[in-house]
Amino acid sequence: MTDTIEVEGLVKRYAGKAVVDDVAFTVREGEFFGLLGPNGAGKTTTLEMIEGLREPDAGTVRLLGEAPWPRNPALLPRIGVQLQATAFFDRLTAREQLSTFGSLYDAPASRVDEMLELVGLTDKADTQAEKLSGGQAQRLSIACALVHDPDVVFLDEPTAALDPQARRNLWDVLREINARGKTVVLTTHYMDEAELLCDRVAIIDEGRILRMGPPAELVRGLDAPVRISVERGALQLDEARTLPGVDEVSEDAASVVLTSRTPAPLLSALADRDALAGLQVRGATLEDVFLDLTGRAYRA
Ligand SMILES: Nc1ncnc2c1ncn2[C@@H]1O[C@H](COP(=O)(O)OP(=O)(O)OP(=O)(O)O)[C@@H](O)[C@H]1O
Repeated sequence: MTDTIEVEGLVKRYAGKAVVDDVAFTVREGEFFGLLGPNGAGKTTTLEMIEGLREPDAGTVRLLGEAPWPRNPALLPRIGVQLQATAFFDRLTAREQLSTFGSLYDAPASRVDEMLELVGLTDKADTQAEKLSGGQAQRLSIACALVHDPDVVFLDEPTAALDPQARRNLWDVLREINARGKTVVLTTHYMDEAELLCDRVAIIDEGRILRMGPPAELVRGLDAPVRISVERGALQLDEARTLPGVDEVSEDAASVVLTSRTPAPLLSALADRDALAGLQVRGATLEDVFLDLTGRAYRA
């Protein structure tokens, strides 16, 4: 696979302070890549330097083999950009917004209906943009970023401020976009979202990339224990402590909780005792990775 984005030694300073501090990564063609970090970590600034919207103070960016800064018109038809604050044209319907964006790039008219369908807005085609719900407006702005059929799509916190159901709907749309072969770069402060969607994530904090890799690999690298819980009463505490692979045993009102770094023999022993009622198994998450890297709990 070829590299769609190459970033090296990227720096942006405001008032002498580096808000993006020596950032380097590559994104491969067709990859779903996430920049993950708390508010103010430098995600948007990094993204905008890659998109050619802000000038870096140092470092290099290659996007589809070209330099995005100074403004590079050759890149515009090949990239789709969804900014954090969405602006639509006044009083145009969803369909009209899309055809207006599409006409800037000579996109065929058939793309408009195709994009409405992709983001699930076919039945809102004739609704004015300002009358759409938050989630529908986000989906329309993603459709606008895609209407000219770009190779790379940049999405800046597309699910911020959406309710849980709208976020899930949007995740399906984002997966579908990537499945159609687009390279997707997403910023998010939601750990679960990054874990679910991204092939690889860069965890960024105070302008620096702390760790990068596939979410599952980052989590596995932690060597954190697995928490296994079963219904209270399924197992006596004394017996639980004797099971193979158990590190700790505790109990709350509803469950017996066992932690283990070698869960396979423990699960098998629970099965032998017919003590699997209400079974839940929880591994570490990216939040634990963040805690491990920074020493502080993750607050989006
Ligand atoms: N034009 C600017 N002038 C001065 N400071 C800025 C400017 N743009 C961003 N910053 C600062 O740079 C830091 C990084 O901002 P950035 O928007 O890149 O963070 P982020 O990770 O995208 O956060 P969020 O999730 O809140 O958008 C913040 O401290 C912000 O206040």
